[in-house]
Amino acid sequence: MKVLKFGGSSVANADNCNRVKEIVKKNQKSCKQVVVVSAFGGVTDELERCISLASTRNKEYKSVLEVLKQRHQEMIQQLGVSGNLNEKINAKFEEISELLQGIYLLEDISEKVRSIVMGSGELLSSAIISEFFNNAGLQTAYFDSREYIKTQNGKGVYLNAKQTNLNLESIKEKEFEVALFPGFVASGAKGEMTLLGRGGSDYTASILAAGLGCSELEIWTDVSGMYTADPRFVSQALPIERMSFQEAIELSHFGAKVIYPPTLIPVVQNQIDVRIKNTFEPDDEGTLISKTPGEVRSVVRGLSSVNDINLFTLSGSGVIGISGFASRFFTSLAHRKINVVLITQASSEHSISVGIHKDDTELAVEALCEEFEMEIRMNLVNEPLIEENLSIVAIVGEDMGFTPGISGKVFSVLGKNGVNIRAMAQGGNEMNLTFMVRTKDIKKVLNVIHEEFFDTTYKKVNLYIAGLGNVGGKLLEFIENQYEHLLEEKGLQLIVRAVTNSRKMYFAEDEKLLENWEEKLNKDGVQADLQEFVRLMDQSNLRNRIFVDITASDKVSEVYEQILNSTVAIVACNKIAASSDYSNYNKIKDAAKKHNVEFMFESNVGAGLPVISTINSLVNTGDEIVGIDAVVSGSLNFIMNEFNKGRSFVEAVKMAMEQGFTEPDPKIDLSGMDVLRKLLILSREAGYQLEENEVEHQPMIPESCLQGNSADELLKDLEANNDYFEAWREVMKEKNVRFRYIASFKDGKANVSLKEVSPDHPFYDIHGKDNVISLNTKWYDDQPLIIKGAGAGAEVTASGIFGDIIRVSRN
Ligand SMILES: NC(=O)C1=CN([C@@H]2O[C@H](COP(=O)(O)OP(=O)(O)OC[C@H]3O[C@@H](n4cnc5c(N)ncnc54)[C@H](O)[C@@H]3O)[C@@H](O)[C@H]2O)C=CC1
Ligand SMILES: N[C@@H](CC=O)C(=O)O
Repeated sequence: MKVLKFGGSSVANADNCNRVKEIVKKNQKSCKQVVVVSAFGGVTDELERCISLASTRNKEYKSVLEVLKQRHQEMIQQLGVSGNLNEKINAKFEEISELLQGIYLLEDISEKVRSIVMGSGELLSSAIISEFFNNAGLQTAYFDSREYIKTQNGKGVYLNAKQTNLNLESIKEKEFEVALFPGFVASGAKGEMTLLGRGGSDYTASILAAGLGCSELEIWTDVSGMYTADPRFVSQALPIERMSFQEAIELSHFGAKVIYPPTLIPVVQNQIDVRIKNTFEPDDEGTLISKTPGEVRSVVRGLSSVNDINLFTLSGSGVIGISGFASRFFTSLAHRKINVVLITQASSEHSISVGIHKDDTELAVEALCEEFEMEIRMNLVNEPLIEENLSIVAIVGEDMGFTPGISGKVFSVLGKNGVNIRAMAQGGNEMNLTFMVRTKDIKKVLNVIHEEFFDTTYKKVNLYIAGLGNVGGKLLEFIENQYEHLLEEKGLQLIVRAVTNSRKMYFAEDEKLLENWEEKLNKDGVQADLQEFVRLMDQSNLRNRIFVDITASDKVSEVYEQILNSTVAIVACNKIAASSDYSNYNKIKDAAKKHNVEFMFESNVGAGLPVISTINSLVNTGDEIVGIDAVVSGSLNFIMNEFNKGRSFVEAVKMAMEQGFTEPDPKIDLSGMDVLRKLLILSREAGYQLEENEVEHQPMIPESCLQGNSADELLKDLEANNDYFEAWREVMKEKNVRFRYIASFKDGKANVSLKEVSPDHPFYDIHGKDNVISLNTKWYDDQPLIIKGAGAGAEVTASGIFGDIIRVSRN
């Protein structure tokens, strides 16, 4: 014999009742079934509304009740079970109507009357469904739960298990295919009707399963089992295949609504397996709750959360080391029947904090102020401090016990995402880690923890991109091309949330891949406003956010600190921040460190080449960079190579511009400023506090060519100075040398200038737009460590940025 319980959604209408009938029929031949039904979906809420309206002398209760009556009559018709049911239904509604009339007149209601009205939904639905089953060829016997399930002292949730089990004995011998019981309702010692608490139909079912000696209890609902997290918050949540009784208890207490917590008491005592099934997807496996959880994929079984919790803190010198303080604290709350959901006390014992449902706030303040009235008056204890709008999150898993690193992971990922933990507690059995966070962070919290612990899910990373030119456009193309690969192979979903250039900005509405960004930006974008962009990014409060700076704008680099302070990571190919004043460079790095988010700028030097990461790795492992020699301008190298092939200097510059090797303002390259910035960045990463004014710097071209305000003016000036550049050709030929614009750093001295290199110099043969970075270090002292390869161009730069994005995403 097994028990099947169908909730309100499973019997909300005639179609659903037909599904229920099919499910029951499927077992018809194999075993006797005990079926427990809830009221038709939404009926109990409406009955409660009637009570509330009537007790405030609002006659609208009559029309609400009338609608309920019609709904039941229609159900009878649709299920084709008229008979004498109509009379029964009318009589029941007549009784409810009279009771409500009494409530209306008295403006008051007794517990007994409330139970009769509220429990009517189950009595009505069970009577109709019992008839419906019989008509469908299921030999159904109707049992009124009130005659069997007994509660103590009129309090619904306190079961008189002994009497109940005794009453149920008689049913074991009865002949039936289906025994049908209304859920939720029971009776007290004097036979008065009582209720088993909201959600109590689950409890009815487990009481019956235990009392009738059933082997299994099935809870049929509208979801395919208990999920790893609330799917309304966590779209990647999945049904949990198996869990232990203890895990189910912990999860259901902390908000997992699929099962009503007291339900588990009788089944745990009697070791009855519980399966949560979906009425609308009956073939889904659902969740099996049993003594042992079986094979597990993750140490964490599930997450749950409860909102509307306030944190109460009582502190003061009078709290320290005073025995009996905690007892008075909790007794005073208990006397007012206030449920404490979380307790924490630091070892200093200076304060004690508890989480309490917000509806109990007033009562709790009253209780504590009354209990500690004298201590508060004598300033030994402060008035209770209340922090509102908090939520409790519980991470549950039996295997969490004695597994190091769980809390480390949780707190680290929350810190990275800017979530402050207000209070925390861990049960002694270590299977439940509970903490309080701001309710506004709850979605983010559940998602980041879910991504951290469930390997069946993928990590969502939210990108905000500034700069959509040559390099930015390429990066977006790469992200689109790699989207599926990263999702499937690396478990990473890169979501472009917003893009901006200097004219327009566009915020995407969904989480899908951003396609046709140019069209969307032009059509639906609004005027660009950097502060607004940053504000909306902050306000989104999404997890795993990265701001990507692909501009050459100082305005953008000025907002880095603000961005990092809101715990958004930064990936930049814009070199301005890292090469600005040393104090600013340091301030930005400190902000990143403080908020535990990354600031990465590998593409600042050598585009996609691993230059900064190599220096970092040498320094971190104890090496010392003693000298740097580098050709780090892809554009200048390209220009000199084209010039050497016989092109005029201005032609070579034009080509470099057309191919996207130069900065948005090519004077930045030709003045040597771009190389100077790169040398500053390299030496700083190597551990030196170098400032711009400490770098000896000779522009590559005459100062007179750098005075114009546009690229066109620059080209005109270069044309006009053609003879100057042609003279280089003569010198190079005569001396058998090449000119390279070289950055060097040694013994604290930094220099960027055009130098002659002979054929035996390692910088003589540098092709196209290549960069060469030669590092002399304590360990690489005979031969320098050399990094060489393409150092400019949209593709390689975008790949460098992309690499940083992936590194940040996987941290
Ligand atoms: N081209 C290359 O080979 C390399 C470039 N870089 C860096 O990449 C960055 C971009 O270079 P390109 O794409 O070639 O330049 P670009 O001129 O093609 O694109 C710059 C983009 O930034 C946008 N922008 C400028 N100011 C802005 C603001 N205040 N707010 C929002 N957007 C703004 C512009 O509208 C444009 O979309 C530069 O910082 C450059 O130093 C770094 C390594 C190599
Ligand atoms: N303009 C730069 C591009 C990369 O930083 C260069 O020429 O190297």
